[in-house]
Amino acid sequence: MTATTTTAPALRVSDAVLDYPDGDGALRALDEVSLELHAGTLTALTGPSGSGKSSLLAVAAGLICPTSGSVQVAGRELAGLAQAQRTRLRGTQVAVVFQQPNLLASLTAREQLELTVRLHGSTDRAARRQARRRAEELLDRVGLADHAHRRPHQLSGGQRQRVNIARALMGSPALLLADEPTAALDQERSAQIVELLASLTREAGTATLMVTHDESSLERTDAHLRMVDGRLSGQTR
Ligand SMILES: Nc1ncnc2c1ncn2[C@@H]1O[C@H](COP(=O)(O)OP(=O)(O)OP(=O)(O)O)[C@@H](O)[C@H]1O
Repeated sequence: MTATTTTAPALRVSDAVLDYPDGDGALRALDEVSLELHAGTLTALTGPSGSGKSSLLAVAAGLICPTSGSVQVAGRELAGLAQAQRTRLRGTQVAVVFQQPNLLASLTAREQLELTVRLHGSTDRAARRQARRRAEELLDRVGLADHAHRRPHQLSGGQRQRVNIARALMGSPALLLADEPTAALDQERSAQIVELLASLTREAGTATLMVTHDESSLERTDAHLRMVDGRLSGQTR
């Protein structure tokens, strides 16, 4: 008999509905949304303004509970977790990258990465040494080995976004959510960042969901989901 092992998807959303209170009624931002994201795949999420893309990211990150339906991250049902457990799962399994890298002005690129480990409570010397090694490896991987000592104001917009992405991967998250990570960049820098996200996603075995308005980035992704009026349609390449 052959044993088969099945790995849970990094993200499984099933029939998620999200209603925001709106006057006396409700505004339906997500309407029966279902999707699965698997390790090592980069998925683009496109759609008109107000169609529900950021709402889906917030639900996937466990920042908002859907009105109904289910959200599982790395096989764990978010609704079944106590607040503290959900915060821990978010801290270890989910990373979010926004359009504007929210780097701390006073820290060097390497310190921005190292800080994530301390924020998760590891303060002993061995953990700090390991964090430094991982930070150096990741900065090298995103092409910034020579810029590790620079502070945000000494980096270009594209370089700051590279630091942001490297920082997001410090904890080897199962799920990386990127909300328009290239919107503040020109065409060439955008293409480089999407290329980097695609290769890091594969190397790190992370599942990445990237909101984008940039049609040219779609050719570098494994799948393309489109949101219209809170409903999802999509295809996998
Ligand atoms: N906190 C909120 N309270 C009430 N309604 C909200 C809230 N956040 C978003 N909405 C509404 O939910 C719908 C979906 O918004 P969402 O931000 O998810 O869209 P989006 O596709 O990310 O838009 P954009 O591309 O402009 O960022 C919109 O009609 C929006 O006005």
